[in-house]
Amino acid sequence: MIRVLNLDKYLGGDKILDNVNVNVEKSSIYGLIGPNGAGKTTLLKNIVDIYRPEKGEVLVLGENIKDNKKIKSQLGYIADYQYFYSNFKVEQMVDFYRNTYPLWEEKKYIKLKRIFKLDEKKKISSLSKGMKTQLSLMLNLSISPKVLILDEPTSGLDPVIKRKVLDIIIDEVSTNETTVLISSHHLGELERICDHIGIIHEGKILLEDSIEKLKSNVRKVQVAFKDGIPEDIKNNRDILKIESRGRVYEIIVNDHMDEFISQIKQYNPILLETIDMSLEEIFIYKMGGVGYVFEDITL
Ligand SMILES: Nc1ncnc2c1ncn2[C@@H]1O[C@H](COP(=O)(O)OP(=O)(O)OP(=O)(O)O)[C@@H](O)[C@H]1O
Repeated sequence: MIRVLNLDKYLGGDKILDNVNVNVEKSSIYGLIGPNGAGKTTLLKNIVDIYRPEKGEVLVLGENIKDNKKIKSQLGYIADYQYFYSNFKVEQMVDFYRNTYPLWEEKKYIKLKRIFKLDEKKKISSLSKGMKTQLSLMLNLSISPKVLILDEPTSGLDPVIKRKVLDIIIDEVSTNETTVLISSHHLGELERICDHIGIIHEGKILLEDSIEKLKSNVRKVQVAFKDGIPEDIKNNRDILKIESRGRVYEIIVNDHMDEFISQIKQYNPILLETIDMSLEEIFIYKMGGVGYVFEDITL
């Protein structure tokens, strides 16, 4: 449904995206995560044809997005910052979308209006940041998008609206088979709604996987041995991090979990427990694995 193929993008003379490949399946919710400045917004702007790649291409609903009006009419995009005609009132902006998008659904708009409670008579310039995001969500959901691209859609929303928005996105996927690509730093939210995750770092896709697989591959193991930890366990190449508290070792393992557990069992551990990790923890350890670490600093 969304395919980014071998894409390079330069901005201000710098290579911002480097041979990026992304694959988002139909009716799935794909979370794009990465550190500040990794290239998330740049990638999303390439997908919606605001930016043109120097190399590679973007296919949406099976077609190249470049100048493709038909596909764009089925594409909803919530940008990181909302740019509207500031002199417009909310109702004028709604009219603009109503008359521009052939798949506009009035019933859906009325339903969303009840949820978001925006005053249609208000000038857009007088709306708060969160209210502008709400307006953008309302407009882009009312066009019955087949594909929805969301760039940090919940930043600036209050907790009640935030939860509502996430529920609406899930509902959109299950009732309309919408394909969703969402970039966010709120990994707890993504963990709740996404089925796939892509990590981008310094303009390159580091990994792309289902949350289920990611969570079963990267796990925490607590282990203790009577006579200290054997060397070949300590040196296992799949270990992302190892820490000890007395005799108990806490080990973050990146892959080949079953083999690692069998290896541990050969040494008759006195404690062996595997613990699930949150997406946020997984992200931090994965980023540590590619050298993106923070120092402990006391100010
Ligand atoms: N118009 C521009 N001209 C030059 N460089 C740019 C421009 N826009 C973005 N960049 C650079 O491209 C890189 C990626 O920026 P981008 O906004 O895509 O990152 P991001 O992953 O969305 O970051 P964040 O999580 O902080 O929003 C950054 O180094 C940024 O400085």
